[in-house]
Amino acid sequence: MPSIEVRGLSKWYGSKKALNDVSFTVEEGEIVGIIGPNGAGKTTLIRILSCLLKPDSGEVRIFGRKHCEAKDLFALLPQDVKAHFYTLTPRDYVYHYLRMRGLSRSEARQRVDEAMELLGIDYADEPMSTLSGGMVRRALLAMVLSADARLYFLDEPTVGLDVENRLNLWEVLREKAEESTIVLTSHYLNEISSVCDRVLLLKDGQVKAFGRPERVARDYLSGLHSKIVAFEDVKLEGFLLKKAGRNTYIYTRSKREEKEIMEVLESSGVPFRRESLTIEDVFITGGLDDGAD
Ligand SMILES: Nc1ncnc2c1ncn2[C@@H]1O[C@H](COP(=O)(O)OP(=O)(O)OP(=O)(O)O)[C@@H](O)[C@H]1O
Repeated sequence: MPSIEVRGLSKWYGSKKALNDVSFTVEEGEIVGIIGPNGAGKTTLIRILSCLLKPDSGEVRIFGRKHCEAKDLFALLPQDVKAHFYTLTPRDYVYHYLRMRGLSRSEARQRVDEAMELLGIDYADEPMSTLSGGMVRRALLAMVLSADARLYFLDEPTVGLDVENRLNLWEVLREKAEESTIVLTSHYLNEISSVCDRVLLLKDGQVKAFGRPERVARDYLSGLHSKIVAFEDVKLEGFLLKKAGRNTYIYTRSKREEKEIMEVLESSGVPFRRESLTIEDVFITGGLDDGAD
């Protein structure tokens, strides 16, 4: 049985259509990443899936049940969740969360230790008011991931995490996916591609693609061959260039063009590196604007 079945979801905020006839199915044990530019509808979709927001039309089923009747099966980390109770500690948060989910005192106490270990939290007894933003975010992640749910919705779980904690989280999620389904959003497109089985690409509230990250990237970048990163400001007529700080990305359309560009850079003494195309390049090159539906 699929974990999530979504049929024809639409959502308006006043005259703004945030979701437009969204349909997809997520299989059990998958990690699905919802990606898309700012304002694409990712948070709106997660809020509807987790029953925080009502759609104007459409239907969501979670493990065959109407989603609002399946709240015991899923756990949610909202994008804007805050630690409002500053005198409580990470241990208190996880403990009370688990008690609210119906665990006994002793079960909850035991699960707290497991959750702290999972996220490498060595500040379980410090008041939230004394913790940094990233430390609070990790504590809230530990709380949600302690739920032992069949399905997790994680809206921007990596916000505020440093690179080490972010990579650790991806590993934790891969392990979690052995016994549960995970739907998450993130703007770290290359990282999300390496952790997710499939990505759902949203733009203007519509599903533009749903599939394996490499496949989605290939479909959208079919006219391009590779990316040359020049470590300087470079001007070349007739090529697709994008500035990236001090670097310039040069997109090539063929092996011949790649060779030509590398020869030009070499002869002018500009240091460079050739890179394969990734899903991030779909966004950088404006590939989504061309409407490759
Ligand atoms: N409460 C609201 N009232 C009015 N419009 C809203 C509201 N929430 C979202 N929107 C609009 O709906 C659209 C989708 O917003 P949403 O937050 O779902 O996008 P997102 O993909 O999560 O964006 P981001 O990457 O910036 O978090 C946007 O145009 C946004 O302005």
